[in-house]
Amino acid sequence: TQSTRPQRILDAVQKNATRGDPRSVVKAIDHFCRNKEWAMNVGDEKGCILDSVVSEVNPATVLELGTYCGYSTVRIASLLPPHAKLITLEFNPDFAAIARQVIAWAGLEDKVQLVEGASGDWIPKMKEQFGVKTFDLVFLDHWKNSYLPDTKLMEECSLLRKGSVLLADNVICPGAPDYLEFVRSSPRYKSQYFKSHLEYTKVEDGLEKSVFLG
Ligand SMILES: C[C@H](C[C@H]1O[C@@H](n2cnc3c(N)ncnc32)[C@H](O)[C@@H]1O)NC(=O)c1cc(-c2ccc(F)cc2)cc(O)c1O
Ligand SMILES: [Mg+2]
Repeated sequence: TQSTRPQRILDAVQKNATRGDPRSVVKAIDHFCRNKEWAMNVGDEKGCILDSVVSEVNPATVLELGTYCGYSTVRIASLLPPHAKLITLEFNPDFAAIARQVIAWAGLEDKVQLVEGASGDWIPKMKEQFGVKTFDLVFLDHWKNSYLPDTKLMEECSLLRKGSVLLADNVICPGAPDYLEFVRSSPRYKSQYFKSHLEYTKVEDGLEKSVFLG
């Protein structure tokens, strides 16, 4: 049967990365996507910015919207302090199945809870289902036109506290103009743009870091 791109990414990980070594998993995916097939992982250039924000926030609770194959899940989880938790939402079951195996290969299952489903359905259930009070860090990397409604939903569900950090991928390409306008003009956020490039290309893209002021 014809394999899918996520399956070929998993193959590249299982062939080239060392079990239990998250950095080798990240390296194997980046090598595959740079030399064989482009894929929509946050990538190595924006990934370094992601790493620096995760290290600065040192979060106990992280929410990732849009797991895809688990590349950024592995990057984030590998930097978390002990007992910290990352919940990642992915609504495509095929992608979720691949991501579970990528996360397992990295040996990070204990830090990651992958939830199969849509952010809009699960955000309101975070407290009752996972005992989450608030998120210290949210990585937005799902449908770009869901960034804004889901941010408003997280506010409504009191999942953000003074100092919570939102980090959004692709604010230039493919772009999230309504989200950018909102976080840059709202008095309740302190926003900062990190200029970079679309993963594995020379096209401009960037990450927007927005601190919720409460
Ligand atoms: C949206 C995808 C990422 C994943 O998100 C899941 N998803 C969605 N909506 C929800 C939800 N509401 N709840 C849970 N999961 C959800 C989905 O199934 C994908 O697996 N990401 C992108 O489309 C994406 C695209 C590009 C890109 C850039 C230039 C091009 F020419 C072509 C593509 C770059 C990127 O860096 C991306 O991140
Ligand atoms: Mg992205």
